[in-house]
Amino acid sequence: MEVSLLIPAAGNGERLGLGPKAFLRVGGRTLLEWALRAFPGAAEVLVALPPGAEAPRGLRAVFLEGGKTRQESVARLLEAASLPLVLVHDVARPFASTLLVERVLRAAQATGAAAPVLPLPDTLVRPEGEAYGEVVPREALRLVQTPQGFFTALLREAHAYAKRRGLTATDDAQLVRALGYPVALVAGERTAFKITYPEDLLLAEALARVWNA
Ligand SMILES: Nc1ccn([C@@H]2O[C@H](COP(=O)(O)OP(=O)(O)OP(=O)(O)O)[C@@H](O)[C@H]2O)c(=O)n1
Ligand SMILES: C[C@](O)(CO)[C@H](O)COP(=O)(O)O
Repeated sequence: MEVSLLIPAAGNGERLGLGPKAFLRVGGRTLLEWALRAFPGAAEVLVALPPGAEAPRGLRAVFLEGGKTRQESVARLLEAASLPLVLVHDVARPFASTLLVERVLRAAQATGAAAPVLPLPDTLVRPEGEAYGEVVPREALRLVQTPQGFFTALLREAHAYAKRRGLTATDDAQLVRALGYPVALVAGERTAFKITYPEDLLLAEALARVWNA
């Protein structure tokens, strides 16, 4: 795969409360090791770690110091990328499948920018103070996942544009869209969920048993 894989892994995992997620072990592997398993063919792997973190040994990756935000961490990784296509994937999503990666990659190669999304399974409401408020139609909404794929030059331009304008974003697709470039949507997968809260670890341990089997 002639693609640079960028793994922002420099977060502190504050909502989880167990330190940086890259080093957290689930089913005998770190989340970083799990995240890398979905991209066996990536020609280049760049990982942003929290400042001062020791780079793990034995992994085929180049480690950089991340920034204060995910956006900054990705911007640093992008500077170091040397291939024309990049995949950006959260270390916090250890169970993306190779099928999902291939879907995103194909769409990114064809269009320049692609992101996986899922429909919402629950009712959505805008609370009125402490009370149940207006229901937001969920049919029109999607949950956004990673990996997201881009032409490297396009994502660099989007990050530079955001920096000039002072835009902040929680993912890369929205920066590309802010630049005025369309981002293709592909089907995400529920198992590529983001480990964010302590309860998510229970599901992660269960999935690790299946993935390890
Ligand atoms: N300064 C930062 C902040 C986040 N990330 C990465 O962005 C992804 C999504 O972030 P999140 O799930 O929010 O992880 P944390 O920032 O670690 O969690 P929290 O927000 O609870 O602190 C993670 O892979 C995280 O490591 C990063 O590279 N650099
Ligand atoms: C990139 C992301 O995982 C897409 O859903 C998400 O935006 C990361 O958000 P976080 O608040 O940094 O966890």
